[in-house]
Amino acid sequence: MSFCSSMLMKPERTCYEYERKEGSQACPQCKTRYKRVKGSPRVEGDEEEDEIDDLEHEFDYGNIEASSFTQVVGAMPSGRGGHAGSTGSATSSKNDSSSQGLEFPLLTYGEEDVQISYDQHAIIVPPFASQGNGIHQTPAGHQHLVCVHTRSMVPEKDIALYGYGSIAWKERMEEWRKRQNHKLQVVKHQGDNDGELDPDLPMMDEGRQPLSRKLPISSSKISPYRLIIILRLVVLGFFFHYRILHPVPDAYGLWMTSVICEIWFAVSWILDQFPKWYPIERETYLDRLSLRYEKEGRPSELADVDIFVSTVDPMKEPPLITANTVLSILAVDIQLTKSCAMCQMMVQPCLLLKHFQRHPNLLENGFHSREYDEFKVRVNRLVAMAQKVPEDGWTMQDGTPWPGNNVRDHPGMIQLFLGHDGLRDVDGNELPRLVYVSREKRPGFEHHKKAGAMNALVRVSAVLSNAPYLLNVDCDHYINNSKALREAMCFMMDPTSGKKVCYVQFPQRFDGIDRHDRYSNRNVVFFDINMKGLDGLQGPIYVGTGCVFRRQALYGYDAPVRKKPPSKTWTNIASSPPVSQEKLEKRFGQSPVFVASTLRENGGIPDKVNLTSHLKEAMHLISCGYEDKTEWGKEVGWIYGSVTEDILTGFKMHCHGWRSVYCIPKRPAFKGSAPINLSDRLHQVLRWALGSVEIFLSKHCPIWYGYGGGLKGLERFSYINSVVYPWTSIPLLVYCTLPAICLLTGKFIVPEISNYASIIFMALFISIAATGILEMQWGGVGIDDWWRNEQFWVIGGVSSHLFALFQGLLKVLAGVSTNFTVTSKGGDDGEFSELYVFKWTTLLIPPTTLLIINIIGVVVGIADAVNNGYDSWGPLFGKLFFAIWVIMHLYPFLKGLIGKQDRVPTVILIWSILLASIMTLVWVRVNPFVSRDGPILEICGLNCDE
Ligand SMILES: O=c1ccn([C@@H]2O[C@H](COP(=O)(O)OP(=O)(O)O[C@H]3O[C@H](CO)[C@@H](O)[C@H](O)[C@H]3O)[C@@H](O)[C@H]2O)c(=O)[nH]1
Ligand SMILES: [Mn+2]
Repeated sequence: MSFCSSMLMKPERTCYEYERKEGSQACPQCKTRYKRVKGSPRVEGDEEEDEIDDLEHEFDYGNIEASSFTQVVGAMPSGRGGHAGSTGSATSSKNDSSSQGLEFPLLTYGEEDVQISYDQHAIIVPPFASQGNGIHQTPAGHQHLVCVHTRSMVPEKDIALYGYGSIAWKERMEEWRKRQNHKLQVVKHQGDNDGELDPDLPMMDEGRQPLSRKLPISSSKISPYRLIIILRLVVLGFFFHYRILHPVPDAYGLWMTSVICEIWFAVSWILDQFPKWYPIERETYLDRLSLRYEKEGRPSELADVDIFVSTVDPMKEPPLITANTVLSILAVDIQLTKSCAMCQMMVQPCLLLKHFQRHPNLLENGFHSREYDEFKVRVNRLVAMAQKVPEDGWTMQDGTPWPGNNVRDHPGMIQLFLGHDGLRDVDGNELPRLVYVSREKRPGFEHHKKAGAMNALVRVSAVLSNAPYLLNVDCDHYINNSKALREAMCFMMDPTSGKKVCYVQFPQRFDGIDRHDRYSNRNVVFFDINMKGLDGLQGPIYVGTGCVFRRQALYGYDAPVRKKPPSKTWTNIASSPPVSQEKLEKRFGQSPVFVASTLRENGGIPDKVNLTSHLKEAMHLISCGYEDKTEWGKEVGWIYGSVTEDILTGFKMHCHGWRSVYCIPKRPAFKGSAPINLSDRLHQVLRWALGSVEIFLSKHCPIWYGYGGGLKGLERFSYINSVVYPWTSIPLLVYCTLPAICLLTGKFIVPEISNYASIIFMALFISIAATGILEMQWGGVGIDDWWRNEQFWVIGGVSSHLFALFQGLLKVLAGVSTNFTVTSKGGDDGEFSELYVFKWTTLLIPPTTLLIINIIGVVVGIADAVNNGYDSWGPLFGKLFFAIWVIMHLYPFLKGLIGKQDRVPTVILIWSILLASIMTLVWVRVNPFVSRDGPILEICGLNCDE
């Protein structure tokens, strides 16, 4: 099979077409512009011809050597960690491949085998991909995938997959280069003909230039923005000056309450605003990366990357979705070893599925689609089968019971799937190694949810592959751009600035969200505005997925510093100052092999390692007592203590002086799914806010923690903002009830408005709008996204954030703990049916009540004004405006409540109407805000005499 033609097979056409039409319009690798030269045949046309025969053979691994399947299932004692009793047993069975490829029998469920077959790129993790964390690894230069199984996490089951991918390749690169040069010449030649020479042609001396560049936002956009911020600050000064000096005599309470809320809003605005003062964007040069690290005739010097995938609950996280993510990871490598314009191929498993459902004609002659469909059917059949657990639990192929049957109480499990024992593909390249690892779980041992799973993976990968970089993704977060790892390397491996980079965070992008993104699932404002702002300071916060880490940074070390300011030499992080073995074992736990691995600054494992003994060590590393009395989760690895492990983990690194980088490739690097129905979304936001409250109340609270370290001032602001925002729910809730109260009582939060006051109010309003608009401009965010974000800020604020606050306080003060509610990842049942799914939740009560009282307020207010004639319209205007502002923000919520079928569950209606009427009644009776002199009945605004 010829190399270059393989990039032109059908599946790549879609990618190619994308790149040509919507993408960069150039070959993503060599930057050569695709163009159609007048009079000459289309380049693609030419290529189309030799693609044909390859179509049949692309995934023909018929020549793969027979390989073995190793399975290690060890039972660790439930006692404290330590080697004693480590009885990991290794079984190995030969399984000859058929001419069609390899099939690895894994476990038996009744009659059916769960298997991995490489020929179809199918990976099924037993049983139905639900109970493991996985690992996969191979020696340098190739890709590995490891699964680490961490059962019995909340709520029931839990797995994480971990893969190890190398982005290095050798001979193929050379071949590609040759072809590339040839192509370039052709293009150049054609270019000469019509007088345009592509300026992006790679030049050899480019290999010495920086691998990326900061692109500050143009001053025409940023200067007015900053000016407006300053103006807004000044206006705010005048505003408070007026507000504080002008109480409302007949509604003192109302006035006081509103001013307190406004002060809080101003403070939280400042916390949110100033970290956006220096936004930047970045540009990477993948070709320079290649020129620098993939020198002709020499082995590639690009570093290896370990890839972790976490998944917990097979019901909420369908195995097919996890499998797709793993496929996309495998495809990165396949991509990389086959190179050039194939960057979209990796998308296939996931995208194929979706695209094919929408455009059935694509299915017609796609080799992939048939393969993929079979794969999908197989996975789903397994899932269906696995719904019914046999009476005695699952059994292994040899008839012994599967050790993982009890999700809360089981030994650690590690399974090597692929990529060892000399397994090679037709071209003699090593195949990816796939390992599935499941942490030991025992009752009484805290497993620390995802953070615990990640730490187990960090350790297991350290003894099996020890790549210097790690990528972690959620199970639903597939790789959508095969160059993602290379993008990250442009920062990590940059010779001048790379050493200080602890992680490269990619934005989260999503599939399957309703067109209007009703509940602001995409978080565009956060990912395109706030994060760019942080990137200009000390770097984006870590968001839990789509993030490439430097392994050394996860070990809790301070960032290196330049030895002398202009010098190019850096302090050696791991071994300076030299630390004793004891100290290291206190920090990292009792594993000499692991400790030794941490000292290898460039990663990798010693050449001659005994796989079996390392697997035994890995079993020890995933035992549930291993972390006792160590720094894991405190100073090392993913940090424990909050359901939003991500914020804490990134925060600790920034405190150690590291910088992170935000990378937004044109083609999204990763894509995930988000809950699109209201209740799931509110629960997700609840969990995030709960995590923030936990951090706020912990020793890691960024208001107090980490002074004198490496954390920069404005970066701290942003972390403070990310943990205090749930508190804003209280003033927000109060503020949203005010308009209703005002309308019902006829009082207002401001005294009769003077001209001066109205000018200030207008100015404030305009400055708020202007900052928003200018922000949208430099961030490239549309007004609709911005507005959804504003709306959801209010909706989430008065529901999820509020509940999170109470739950968090309960948890910290009274020890009442809450579970991590995993977000359901819908299959692709299309048509956003999920959007209309309605699940009753207490979270819905406050916003529903707010809606009702404000609507009542508006009705009462207008009725009153109609009764009282023209004069009463003037004062009413402010109140109406205020109430409508609230209703407008809650509008998507109202839509969600009503749903598609126009039915609001009666429970909610009854509760809310009850609450609203009680409040209204109580209001009329005991009105604390209104002075008692006036006749009470007048207050309600209705003319009761008639
Ligand atoms: O006990 C648990 C709970 C979750 N997970 C995994 O964590 C990931 C995220 O869970 P999900 O329910 O999808 O939460 P989201 O709110 O969608 O996730 C965002 O927020 C989380 C923090 O709350 C981060 O961990 C995620 O990376 C980030 O995408 C998934 O892969 C899960 O399998 C575990 O491994 N163990
Ligand atoms: Mn998710």
